[in-house]
Amino acid sequence: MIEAIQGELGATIQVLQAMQADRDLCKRVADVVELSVTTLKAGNKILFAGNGGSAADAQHWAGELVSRFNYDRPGLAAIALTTDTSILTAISNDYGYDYSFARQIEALGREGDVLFALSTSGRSKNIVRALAACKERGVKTVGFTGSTGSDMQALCDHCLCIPSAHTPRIQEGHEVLGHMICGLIEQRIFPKGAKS
Ligand SMILES: O=C(CO)[C@@H](O)[C@H](O)[C@H](O)[C@H](O)COP(=O)(O)O
Ligand SMILES: [Zn+2]
Repeated sequence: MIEAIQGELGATIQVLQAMQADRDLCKRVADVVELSVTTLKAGNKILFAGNGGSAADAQHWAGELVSRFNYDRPGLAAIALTTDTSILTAISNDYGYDYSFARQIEALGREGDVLFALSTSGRSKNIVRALAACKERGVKTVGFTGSTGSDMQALCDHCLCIPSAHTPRIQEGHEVLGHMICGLIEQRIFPKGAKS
């Protein structure tokens, strides 16, 4: 059992080390931070979508921006499209689950906004439809996926691919990037110590 646990930790560390060594991935993370800062400073918002564990990430990261991350500062405009069960059940019941995020993009997405779309497989239909809806409305897109998510890469303005094909490992990589991105956005918009 102890060996199995150490093996699991080793697998997670391996993915994180591969991410650290990948300068292209780090550059893309920096680009996503720049895009997010520009978006929020212009008075636009960041939307988040994902299924299952990625839905949890979506609402987790929106919470970091709206509330606070490392320190107190004014709230930042972010909405998770995963949280309103009346909206989600109505869309799914009336139009089908594949439209659960696209319909919300249609209703809430404005030109200049950004969608952070999480899918470990890169193939979830409601995510793919949401990305298409963004394209139609001038909403920029950031995909979070894994090494098998190349379908998604073609649909996004920026795509952050975790170098693993195993869903839990990919989710762990996403979680590390999500925290990092939220922290860097906070730091860039409200430099610590500066008056807001
Ligand atoms: O958390 C996990 C697995 O770790 C699951 O809930 C997982 O997120 C769900 O199976 C999702 O439906 C997978 O969707 P996706 O990441 O491929 O878009
Ligand atoms: Zn999970």
